[in-house]
Amino acid sequence: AGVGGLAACSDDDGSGGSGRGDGAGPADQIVAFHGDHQAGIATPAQDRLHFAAFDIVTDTRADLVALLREWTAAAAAMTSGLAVGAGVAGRQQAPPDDTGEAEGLAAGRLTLTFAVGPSLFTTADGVDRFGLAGRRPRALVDLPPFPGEALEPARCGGDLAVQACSDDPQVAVHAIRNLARIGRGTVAVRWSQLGFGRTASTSSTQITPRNLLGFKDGTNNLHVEQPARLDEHVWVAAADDGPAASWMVGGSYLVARRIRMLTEQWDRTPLAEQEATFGRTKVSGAPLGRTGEFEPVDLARRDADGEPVIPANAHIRLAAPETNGGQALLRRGYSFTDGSDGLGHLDAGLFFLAYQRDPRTQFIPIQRRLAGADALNEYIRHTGSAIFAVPPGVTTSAGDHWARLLFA
Ligand SMILES: C=CC1=C(C)c2cc3[nH]c(cc4nc(cc5[nH]c(cc1n2)c(C)c5CCC(=O)O)C(CCC(=O)O)=C4C)c(C)c3C=C
Ligand SMILES: [Fe+2]
Repeated sequence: AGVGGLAACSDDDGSGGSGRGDGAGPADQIVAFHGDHQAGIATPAQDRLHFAAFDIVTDTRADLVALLREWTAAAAAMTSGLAVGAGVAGRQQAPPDDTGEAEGLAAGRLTLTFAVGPSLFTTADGVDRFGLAGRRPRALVDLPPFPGEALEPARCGGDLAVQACSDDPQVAVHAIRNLARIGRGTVAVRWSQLGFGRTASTSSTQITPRNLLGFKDGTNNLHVEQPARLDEHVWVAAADDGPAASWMVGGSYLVARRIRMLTEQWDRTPLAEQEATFGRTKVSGAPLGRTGEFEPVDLARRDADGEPVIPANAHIRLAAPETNGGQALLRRGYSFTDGSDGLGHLDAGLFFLAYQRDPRTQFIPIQRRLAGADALNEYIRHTGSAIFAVPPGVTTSAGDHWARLLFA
């Protein structure tokens, strides 16, 4: 089966990749790299994440474009279960083309999703670094400050980003490591985040996972089986921005927030208060007052005392489309634990990733509402933040590469 998977993804796409022994795995281990949209967005969420944000360390536009070509070929190879370039074999006198730690491993539905940050277009002091300032989409705004956040600069921003998702953590880490290695001299890793478990379902075929507060997360998410809702809430359409940003049609916008959970406080909180915080039942995931996880949320419902069954400050009330002018997000986050904070507490939480068509009308107003009143705020701190434009997918046409239209 592994050989079959490899044959279907041979070097015809120009990736130049070589096989990883018999480890590429069956075809259902492989998510198509090419397409109208990048994979890793409307793809059933894989179990593991390695996300990396990069600073560009060159001033030369041609070097950057050359890297994007090289990265695209490497990404096409790795997502097909192939090694980069000639792999680990061959030339004894040179370092191998591939670092080798994914040798023999199946692709594990690896997806690599590429994105560009606001600082690619203009530096904080207004410098147009690569002649791209006029092509910055209006929707790619700098995120405003939100009340209560405790952002650490070393976990914020980035000129470029790559989201690697796979069911195998080693495959995801291998992919980011190889891209960083290839980019040496042109880019440097600014920050990266590992995620060990998905906190969202993005397909109706998936069981809803639990976040580190023990609640089912992703019940009311957008799903890959809802193309009309994805068109409405996730994919950038031709009329969304001016001609200068036409390179984004078919793309999306990504907001990443590293959100630490104050688990010690949470673990001392009574169950009824935990459930009131979210507006859902802990075990079943059902909205309060209901029994089934997927029963509709009725925000208008009141109890015998006339009190709202879903409290006024419950997370799902404040985040719901009904409260936010019909706006929704495709959430694709992961749980993380990064050791301890040095004060005897775990540094653990949710690496929140949300895809959307326009952050000005989606993430920003929803987060403003949450930051102002969400009962969950007592138990969380936003410690990292970044926003990115995610270009459309790479086609199979010769010479296409990540963000080609931006540089055309
Ligand atoms: C700005 C957007 C959001 C942030 C930040 C956010 C943080 C966050 N959420 C949870 C856990 C849950 N969120 C749930 C629902 C939910 N959350 C958002 C948005 C943000 N969450 C939305 C849009 C929704 C859907 C609301 C709806 O339509 O009903 C839920 C309930 C289950 C579900 O539907 O997914 C949980 C649980 C945590 C722990 C967290 C920060 C750490
Ligand atoms: Fe949420």
